[in-house]
Amino acid sequence: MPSIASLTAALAFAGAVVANPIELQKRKAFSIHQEERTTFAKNGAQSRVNTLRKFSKPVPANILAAAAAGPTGTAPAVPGDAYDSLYLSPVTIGNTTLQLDFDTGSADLWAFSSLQPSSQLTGHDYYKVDPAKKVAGATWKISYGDGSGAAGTVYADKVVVGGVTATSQAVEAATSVSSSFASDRDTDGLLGLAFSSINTVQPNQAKTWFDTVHSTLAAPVFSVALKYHAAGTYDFGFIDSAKYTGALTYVNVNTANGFWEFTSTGYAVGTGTVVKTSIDAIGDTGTTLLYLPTAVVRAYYAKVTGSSNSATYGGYVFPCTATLPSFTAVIGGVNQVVPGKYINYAPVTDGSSTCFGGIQDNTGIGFSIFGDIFLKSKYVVHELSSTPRLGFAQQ
Ligand SMILES: O=C(c1ccc(-c2ccco2)nc1O)N(Cc1ccccn1)C1CC1
Repeated sequence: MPSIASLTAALAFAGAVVANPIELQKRKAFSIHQEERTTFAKNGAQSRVNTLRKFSKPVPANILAAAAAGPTGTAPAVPGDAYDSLYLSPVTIGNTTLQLDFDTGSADLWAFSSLQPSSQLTGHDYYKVDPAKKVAGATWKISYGDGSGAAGTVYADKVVVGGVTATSQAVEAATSVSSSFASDRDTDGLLGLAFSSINTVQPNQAKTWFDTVHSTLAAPVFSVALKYHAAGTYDFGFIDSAKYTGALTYVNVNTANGFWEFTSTGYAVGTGTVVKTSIDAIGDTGTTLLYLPTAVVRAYYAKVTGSSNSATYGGYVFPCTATLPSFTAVIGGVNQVVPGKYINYAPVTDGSSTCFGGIQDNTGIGFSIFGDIFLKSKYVVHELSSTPRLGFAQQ
């Protein structure tokens, strides 16, 4: 995991806005090989129905209902460092379990692999490619907003997330990764959860894991509960009403750019009144911070004593002792509040008394990005219905 110092230096170098500066951040005898014929999810409830029936036992209605509904699953989302710079989730690819960064801002499932120089694999779990599973002629290459990136070739293999199996999922094996990924020994790759329309595999675009399995799930949804300095979850195929308070409220998604893109209709700083303004934004679990329009960011830090937009550190900073106002975004007509405490991202360098803001300027990106700083106070339902929607509720 890169130090804050190296990242702030990168930020300073980057000058303007970079996404997710730490995601970088953003992986004898004989045996009979049984090949499963389906390419979609397993159904735990159905297995229980089959077993009960095998022994002529009655099948409880709730199990029968769950079986008919289709599979569901839950994967943990564990902070990759003390500042929630990224979250990692276990994914089994073939016979190896890797720690991947689930990223609703991209659509490639890629992993560190046996195709890389062994020096890049120290400390990593990695995908051991099976030449028999190679997708002939397929390559991939992705560049992220923070300047990081990776490239490689493609294999079709079993991918299990939260107990839900895609038996023949495009797995993008890295042959090379950028320096920030090479130096991050915790992240073994990314699992993209944006729309497959921005997947980078060529000549034939690949599907995301969720795109592969969604039609077999109990419901075509996944729900994200990232947490502040604690492990959260990704729920697949269902909405867990125990994970939020109040009502879920929805906003339609524009999928034209391949993102979970929506419009926020206003904002407020602390206890101030709502300013009505249209903010084009995406939800992005793979981006650490909350990137907003210049005017909004200025209005926010005007209420933070001792804050400044630092060229040295490449963004707004303030005394770590500052009491930060909350930030409210109006989404689907509902005020979604981020507690002020969540907007202190991290000291600019370990031990510093100057802290880097969780809210930063979106200049150079082209839209706002509601990354982890925003998401970690919400339960966010991503619904792949005929008109895709995002649902928000307070955790
Ligand atoms: O990092 C990415 C990002 C993700 C995926 C892709 C991509 C290229 C090709 C397919 O996907 N390109 C990105 O750049 N951010 C955040 C960001 C922050 C700052 C500037 C640009 N972006 C995408 C989600 C918005």
